[in-house]
Amino acid sequence: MTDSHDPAARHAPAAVTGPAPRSGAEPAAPPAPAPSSVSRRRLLGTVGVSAAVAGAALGAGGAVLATGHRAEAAEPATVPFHGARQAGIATPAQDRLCFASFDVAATTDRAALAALLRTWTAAAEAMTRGAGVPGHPGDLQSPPDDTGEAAGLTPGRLTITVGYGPSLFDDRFGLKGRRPSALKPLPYLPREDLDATASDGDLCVQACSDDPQVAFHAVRNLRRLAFGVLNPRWMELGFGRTSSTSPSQATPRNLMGFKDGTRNIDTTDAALMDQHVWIGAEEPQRWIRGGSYLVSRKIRMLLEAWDRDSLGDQQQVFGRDKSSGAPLTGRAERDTPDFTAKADGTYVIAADAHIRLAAHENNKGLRILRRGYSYTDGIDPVTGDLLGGLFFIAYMKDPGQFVTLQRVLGQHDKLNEYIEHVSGGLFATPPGLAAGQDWASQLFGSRTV
Ligand SMILES: C=CC1=C(C)c2cc3[nH]c(cc4nc(cc5[nH]c(cc1n2)c(C)c5CCC(=O)O)C(CCC(=O)O)=C4C)c(C)c3C=C
Ligand SMILES: [Fe+2]
Repeated sequence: MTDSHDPAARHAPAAVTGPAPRSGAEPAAPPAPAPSSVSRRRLLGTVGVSAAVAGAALGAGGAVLATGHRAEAAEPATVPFHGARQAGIATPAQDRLCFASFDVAATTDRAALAALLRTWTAAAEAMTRGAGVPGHPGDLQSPPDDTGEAAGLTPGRLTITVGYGPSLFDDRFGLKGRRPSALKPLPYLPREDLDATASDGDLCVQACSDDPQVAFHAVRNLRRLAFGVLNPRWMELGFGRTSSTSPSQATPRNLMGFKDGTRNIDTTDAALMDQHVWIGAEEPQRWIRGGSYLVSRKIRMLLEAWDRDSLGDQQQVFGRDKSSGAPLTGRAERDTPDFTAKADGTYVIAADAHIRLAAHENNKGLRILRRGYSYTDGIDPVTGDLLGGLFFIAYMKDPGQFVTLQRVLGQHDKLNEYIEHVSGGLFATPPGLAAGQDWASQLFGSRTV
């Protein structure tokens, strides 16, 4: 498994061909840092020392990396947790998402938050390599260290990415002086009426995996470790990644049936990533350099209206051919759109087409890395309409990039007739951790308690 601080190394073909499924009966895991006694006590104190559950101790059951068998042809089944960048940003997008936002509980102090972040680091590291949450295996007087539903499953390239919201840097935890300079609540943007209860949060966790159960398991276990320390604020499940983030991936389709991600940033292009995605030396807060900003938007698609629209109009909305994904001025998906082309005196790619308004050529070179997923909330119990759309996630070196784009899209996009922004979030995602480092010392710096 690659454990390099060179971001490029994570894209190199890994020697790992795929881990064996998790098993409670497997030999001991490679050593993972145990939760601190403080956090462990807190965990036991808040969960309760009640459930004497018989059976194997999943917490110690580290997956043993198998050789000679390939879980997936194209991608290794594990993504290294450690490295210069947090995994889950430049990582080729997995098929499934579980995203959760949390607020720090009123009774939590700086020490307790730091202890939890140390515990989370150990748990996230273990889960991404296919092991269970570390703890005290075999302790029949305590709840199991791991909830168990991922036992027997391969990690499916699980990545766990953490982010911090603007509110975390208020006066509660002594973090005011460490706030990343661009981490401020986003301004009101055109046409939006966001649900505050399903927006924002002090911390977020983005878990992505090719297996939905593995992604859910990761968030569930982090949430469980946070009992009494953090309160869940909102959660979103995603399927059918709606952006390709690597040329090795076929472009997926969104719920409107269009290929989505064709002109996304190629995450293997280091120069583009430095220019548009990674926070660089311009940021005074050194600890966040090498990280990124995550903007999320739950965007409902008005699918009943969309499904009644003509094919020609649907294609005008995006400026692309629905079948091939080609721009209306081209023949193949990856042809460069010609925004000057006219037919009968009008633009072939309409003046209000989504790709015209969003294109970097028309926004002073501005680009973002999209990493969204489709979502569904079932049906509206009153109207019977389908509830679903795009859980938009984008990474960028400055949230102003999103604001600039959304100001234009919110006012002029032909797509607006068929969508509504439901909720959103902004989080600073720190750089990756070196082996032995943890999220607490990274966030709090040398003053960690
Ligand atoms: C503020 C940023 C963006 C929001 C919000 C957004 C919503 C949104 N997009 C689609 C579907 C497509 N988007 C496409 C391209 C595209 N979209 C954005 C930005 C936002 N989209 C950008 C920067 C681009 C690239 C533009 C370019 O350079 O050409 C496409 C075309 C294919 C592609 O290149 O990915 C589709 C399709 C939906 C459905 C949606 C909200 C529900
Ligand atoms: Fe878009």
